[in-house]
Amino acid sequence: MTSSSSTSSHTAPLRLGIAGLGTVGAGVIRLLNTNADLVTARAGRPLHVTAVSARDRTRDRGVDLSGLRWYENAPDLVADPDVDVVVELIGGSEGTARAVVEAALAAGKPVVTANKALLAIHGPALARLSAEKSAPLLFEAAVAGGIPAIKMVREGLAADRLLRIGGILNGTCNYILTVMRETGKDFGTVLADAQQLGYAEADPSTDIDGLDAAHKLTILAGLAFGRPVAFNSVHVEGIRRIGALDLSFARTLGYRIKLLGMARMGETGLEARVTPCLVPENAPIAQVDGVFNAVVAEGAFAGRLMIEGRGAGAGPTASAVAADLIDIARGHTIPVWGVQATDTPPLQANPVSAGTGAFYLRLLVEDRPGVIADITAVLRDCGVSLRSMLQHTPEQNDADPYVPLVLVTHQTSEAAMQDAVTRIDGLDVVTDTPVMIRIETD
Ligand SMILES: NC(=O)C1=CN([C@@H]2O[C@H](COP(=O)(O)OP(=O)(O)OC[C@H]3O[C@@H](n4cnc5c(N)ncnc54)[C@H](O)[C@@H]3O)[C@@H](O)[C@H]2O)C=CC1
Ligand SMILES: N[C@@H](CC=O)C(=O)O
Ligand code: NA
Repeated sequence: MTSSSSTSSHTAPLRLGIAGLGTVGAGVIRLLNTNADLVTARAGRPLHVTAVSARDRTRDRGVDLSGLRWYENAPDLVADPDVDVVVELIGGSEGTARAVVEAALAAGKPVVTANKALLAIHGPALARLSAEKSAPLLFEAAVAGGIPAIKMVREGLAADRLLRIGGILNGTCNYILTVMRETGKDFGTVLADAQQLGYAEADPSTDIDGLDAAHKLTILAGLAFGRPVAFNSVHVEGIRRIGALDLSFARTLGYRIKLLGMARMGETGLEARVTPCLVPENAPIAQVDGVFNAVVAEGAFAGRLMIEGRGAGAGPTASAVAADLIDIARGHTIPVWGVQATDTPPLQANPVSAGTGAFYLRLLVEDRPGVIADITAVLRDCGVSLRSMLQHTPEQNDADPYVPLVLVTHQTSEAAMQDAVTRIDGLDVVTDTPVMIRIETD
């Protein structure tokens, strides 16, 4: 190859096929149009969208699709000779999204995706395919939207042994908890706002039941610990049962409630869970509100660090997708786990009952003598030590036959706590299943 042909192939456009033109797909096209000069300069060559696919050809997405090849069947876009890189922005761990990514990697074409569900569940197989075919697979947008979380873990902390990774990983849940706390609006209204703003997944139960955060934690933990983590071993709880009452009690106790995904590698193995947590109101992570996410890492040498930014929405997510495309154009790509794929089976997280912690327990109990004695007797029998107790909220209605009661424990084993909750739930004086929330102190 002569030097002039080498130069011209380098400056030839990188041609993109985008499957999925929703919040993120349309956002990527908008960003590539708006920032065309800047992106070309940084990528060393122009990035041109040549082909697209989505469900509804007639929908107005606010971006110009004229001149682009349209595919009714997204996987067909992969074989288009004018597509060098496939961008998968459909979503979902199975079906068309998976078919598009597998077909592209099998054809040796680089893939950029924002699809955390796909990576959390099929990451090991896709990483193997990517390595076998020397086809890069990049997914910065899949974790914490616009925050360069993948780059931080896989590149910025490449030299360190990570002990802990996680944070606030779902923008929809953080938005809901923040707006409920600040305005007292009900859960359903705030969720509808989050959907309207383009934050929520196609099926928002994926967000509010904690699965989306668990997908992201699975990916992050795999990168942090250098090998894939089994998604099904991650303990997952969502925010459906957190009420205005809990947000108010948390405030009284000096905490805020956040949905945290946290993975720790200790002497006994991997701990990985997504759960609502009480965090001290002056902790840095407690200040991360609205659609903002925060990714916290702790390295043996680097110590603790936290990066914060918008975890969802068209602009931030498109920014992460386009950054991956620039990396591909520059030839700057690395293997999925930061090391070459191996056949090591995925890491299994320990059962959550093996852990310890301090807990907030909110009950609705009959307002009569002896109730507190019954409940504290259960805690005593289960070996759970009580730190404090709260009874009335400012919103308490005295006519209500049931009153809220909040118990805060000292450090205890999770197994003992689960036993205590089951027994307390069985008491006649307790109505409604107790709400148990872990207390994070650092
Ligand atoms: N919305 C957000 O803030 C973020 C989304 N993501 C991820 O980005 C991906 C896309 O998300 P959104 O843009 O929010 O979704 P969306 O629901 O707004 O858009 C999905 C697009 O895929 C198209 N599509 C669906 N089924 C298809 C099929 N069988 N063939 C061709 N096209 C099909 C739809 O027509 C639509 O254009 C998902 O994996 C999501 O988890 C990641 C980070 C943030
Ligand atoms: N639904 C997700 C979107 C980004 O990953 C979220 O709310 O965080
Ligand atoms: Na990101």
